[in-house]
This record gives sequence, structure tokens and C-alpha cells, in this order.
Amino acid sequence: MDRPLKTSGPSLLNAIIIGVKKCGTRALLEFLKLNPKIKAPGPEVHFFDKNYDLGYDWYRQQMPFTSPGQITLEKSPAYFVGKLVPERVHKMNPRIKLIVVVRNPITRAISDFTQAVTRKRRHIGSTRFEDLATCPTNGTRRASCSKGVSHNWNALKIGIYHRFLRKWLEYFPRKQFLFIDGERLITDPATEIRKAEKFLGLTPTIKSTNFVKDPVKGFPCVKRFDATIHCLGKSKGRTHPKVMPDVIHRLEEFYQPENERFFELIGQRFKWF
Ligand SMILES: Nc1ncnc2c1ncn2[C@@H]1O[C@H](COP(=O)(O)OS(=O)(=O)O)[C@@H](OP(=O)(O)O)[C@H]1O
Repeated sequence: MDRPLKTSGPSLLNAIIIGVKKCGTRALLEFLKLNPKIKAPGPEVHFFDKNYDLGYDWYRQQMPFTSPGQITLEKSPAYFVGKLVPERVHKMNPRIKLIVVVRNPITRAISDFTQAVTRKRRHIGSTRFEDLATCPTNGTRRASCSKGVSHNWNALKIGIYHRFLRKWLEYFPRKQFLFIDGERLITDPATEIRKAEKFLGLTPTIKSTNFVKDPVKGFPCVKRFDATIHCLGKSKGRTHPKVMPDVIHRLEEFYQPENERFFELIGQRFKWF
């Protein structure tokens, strides 16, 4: 595993979208692929978390061929929360650029829950989001309970972004990260994409005219330069359950200080609630 990556054949990786799960990572990658300088493998590669033992040669084989000046970009959102991933990525390329898409952690949790329900995970069954996200406020104390929120539930834990980011910052300086607002990626994709193109050192080519709104789902679809339109598949832009307002309020109170810690860490703020 200590051999360096070859520079011939499938190219070296220049940048990774490391997460966060359900924050719009697929949309970001698909939008960026409008830029002819960006190449990406189709599916998630999961090299640094699940497939690390297969080695760099295997990883290289998953990558597309690129010509000089092109950038290879991979996205595997599980990297953000993987304990061993930052060290492994650093070992491969300490100068790699890291892109993190983050969104309102409450919407992220509902999206994660919706996916689990759709995939009919047994442990979820017919349970409501509210039942999994909250715990009694009647004085019963539980270690996994804070402000009436069941914060050990994975769908909520992932949204405490600063906890996971700290591990990455042990290996990479802040200037090597770009934080994309997953909410704005939906409402104003061109602005977020321009930031990413700049961060990757590319001449901006993607404009607001490259996006059209899906009349059914309301999410942006890409209008390619040959005028064909591509919307993300049916596993993206699912309908979310309506969550009770008092539970949303409780979650806002829970996440507010956690978001502040995250904003302080990245030196940037997002207006999520
Ligand atoms: N353009 C466009 N089209 C469809 N969906 C969009 C888009 N932009 C952002 N989103 C939001 O992205 C959410 C899925 O995030 P990810 O791609 O990161 O999910 S995953 O972790 O790879 O499973 C997805 O979550 P759900 O709404 O729960 O399906 C969307 O809210």
C-alpha cells in the first residue's frame, strides 16, 4: 500500500467530494461534470473506507482516463465520517483538494430517514421520524438524550458536522477545503458551482443558463451545452414526510450550538434556520 500512484494510465486524483451524505453530493458532481475539464468515475468508489485493501492499483482502475489539464474528481460521501479515511487520503496525496457539501442538518436527517424507509430497512419499519429523533422530556434521563433529542441516532449524529471535520483538520489545513452550501446548490446552483470551479483552479464555464427547474420535483436539472437536459434519478429529490413543528423546533435548539461550532471551525456561516 505504500507504493505511490503512477502518473500514467488512469490519472491521479486531484480532488474528492468527501461528503456529507444526503447533502447534494451527486448533484454537485453532475453539475461540475458540465465543465469539460472535469472527469469522474460513475458510481461511488468507496476506496478509502470499504475497498482500501484492494490497493492503489484497483483504485486507479476505477478512474476515468484524462488528458493533460483535466481534473479527476471522485465522490464518496461516507468518507466524511470514516474514522480512518483522513489519514489514508493524506497518505495518498497530502495536497489533495477536499470538497464538503453541507446542508441544514435537520433536512439532511429527514432525507437520510426517507432513504432508509424507501429501502425498507427492517429496523425502521413503520416508525415515524419523530419517534426516532426525540426522547422523553418528562425527566427520564438517558445518556443518548440531549434537549429531548436522541442524538446518538446516526441520522442525527452525522449532522454534527464539526465533530467529523475536526478529524480531517488533524491532517489537512483549512485552505485545502471548500464548503458548499447544499441548500444554495438547490436554489442557486450556478453560484455554488462557480465557487467549486474556482477552487479547482478552472476557468468558470458553467452558467445559470445551464440549469432548468424540474417542474415536478422542483430541483434543478442540468442543461448541457448541446441543449440536452439531465435530471438526477428517482433516488434524488424524494418527497419527505412532514415532521411535527415542535420536533423541528427541538432539533433547531439542539443543532444551533453545534452549527455555531462548525461555522467557527470553517470561518464561514450558512443561514439554515
Ligand atoms: N438537482 C437536484 N436534484 C435532486 N436532488 C438534489 C438536487 N440538488 C440537491 N439535491 C438533494 O440531494 C439530496 C441527495 O444528496 P446526495 O446526492 O448527497 O445523497 S447520497 O448521500 O449520495 O445518497 C437529495 O435528497 P432527497 O431530497 O432526500 O432525495 C436532494 O434533496
